[in-house]
Amino acid sequence: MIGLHTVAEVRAAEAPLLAALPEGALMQRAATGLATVCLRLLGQAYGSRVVLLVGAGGNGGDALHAGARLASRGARVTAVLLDPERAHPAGLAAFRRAGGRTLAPEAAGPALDRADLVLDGIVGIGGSGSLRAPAAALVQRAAAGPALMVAVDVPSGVDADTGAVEGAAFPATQTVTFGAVKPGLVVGAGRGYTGELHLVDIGLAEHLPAASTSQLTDADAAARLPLPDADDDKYSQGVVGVVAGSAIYPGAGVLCTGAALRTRPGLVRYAGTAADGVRSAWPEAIVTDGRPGDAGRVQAWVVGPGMGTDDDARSVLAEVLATDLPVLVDADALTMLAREPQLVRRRAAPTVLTPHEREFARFGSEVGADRLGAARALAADLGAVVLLKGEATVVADPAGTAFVNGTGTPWLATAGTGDVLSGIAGALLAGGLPAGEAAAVAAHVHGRAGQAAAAAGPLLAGDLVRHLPEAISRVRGQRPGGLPDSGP
Ligand SMILES: NC(=O)C1=CN([C@@H]2O[C@H](COP(=O)(O)OP(=O)(O)OC[C@H]3O[C@@H](n4cnc5c(N)ncnc54)[C@H](O)[C@@H]3O)[C@@H](O)[C@H]2O)[C@@H](O)CC1
Ligand SMILES: [K+]
Repeated sequence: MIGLHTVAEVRAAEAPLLAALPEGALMQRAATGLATVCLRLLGQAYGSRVVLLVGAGGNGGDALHAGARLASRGARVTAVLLDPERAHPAGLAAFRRAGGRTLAPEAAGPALDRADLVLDGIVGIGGSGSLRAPAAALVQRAAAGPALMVAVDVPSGVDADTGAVEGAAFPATQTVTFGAVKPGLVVGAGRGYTGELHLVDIGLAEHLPAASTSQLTDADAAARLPLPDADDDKYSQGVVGVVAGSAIYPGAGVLCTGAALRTRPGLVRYAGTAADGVRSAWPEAIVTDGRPGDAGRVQAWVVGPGMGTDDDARSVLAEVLATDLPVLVDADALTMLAREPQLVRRRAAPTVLTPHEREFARFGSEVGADRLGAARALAADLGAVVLLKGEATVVADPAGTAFVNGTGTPWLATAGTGDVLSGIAGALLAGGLPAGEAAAVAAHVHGRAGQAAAAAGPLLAGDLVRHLPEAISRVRGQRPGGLPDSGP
């Protein structure tokens, strides 16, 4: 698991190291890692043109020390000092000793226009608010040029904790971050400014607390996707019940049931008015056109996609939520639930809600720029797991544990993909995964299926269902069609 650490956690972890190490040692570690990444990107330092954008704090110090290293390797390095009186003294001295030259912001345009690499040391974890005027103009000029755009620690203008971007921010092709990945690099608007992420170890790990926010890797997801063993039968893998779609619009029922089948083909039961459509699409499912209570025993329910919001739908939702089973609530069922949130508040069994931004807002507050904070707040308020879809899907549980999803493709923003996500998550809930993990693993696998489907061009939601077995194999580290290593 990749732990995501807040600015406060990073600062607290730095404190004992700063006290124990000689002055400047931590910054030297950061600058060495930063220069190493820059050298690799440049291919050849000698003769290359590098421009540093240098703010008044430690972030500028990192850029100056790294710039000194590049200059000593033969690069032509220019530092644009945004606040010359306050530029990091030791960094500036090292930079000048190495032969670097400085420029005032007003004179920096031509150098930015022909730079090979621009290093953003304007502001790091000490930043607040949007970029100030001269910095914003320089960032804009650099972005219009041909240079590789490398952010130091955090792209300036991005809130390291939340990913919020209020105004201009540095659009990095690469971000070299120190000690720990900050949430703002992988969530919300910030994710779009980070580019490729490099983590430099400066020795913080043993001082960091256990992360309350994480990102799953393929290995983490695979560990939560158990393979059936010889003792399993169709019931022991978990039976999921699906209530989705309608007689006129059976599509949501077909997609949701298909995704559940393809995730854990133990047993999927369907109950609802799309019964005919589901039966003909998926003969493997056990289908009734009756109520959830007529479907037979299940270990978890998925309720909502395309089911409508009329009185019948409302009573079906209430019936499912009155069970003592895990329930995933999506789409139309979220709309109904937002009118009667007590239906979820009084549940003892786990509930997972999977809103997009508009559905989220129906529960009383907008998502806003802090997506993790918003998901955590709603999860705590309702006592349910909240999976908030969008710019990096986030999952939060009522106790405050959260996940930021790292997989996916913009092609997933198309009709029906949410129904597929619900089917995957429902199958994992029925298999017994804790609700927060089921939601996080589902988002991970869904994103991988999207990537696999998008490789063949624009994707439809049905393509996701077809690519699920391949995506799950890849998450497990197997080649498509390959068999797991059966051991000695
Ligand atoms: N403390 C240390 O020894 C270490 C610090 N490190 C670096 O130092 C950074 C933190 O340094 P600081 O605490 O000095 O803070 P920063 O350098 O991140 O930012 C503080 C400066 O930025 C200015 N600023 C704040 N918001 C701004 C905005 N919106 N627009 C323009 N300027 C703005 C402030 O006036 C202040 O001068 C880290 O991000 C990292 O890059 C690393 O070298 C690791 C070790
Ligand atoms: K920066």
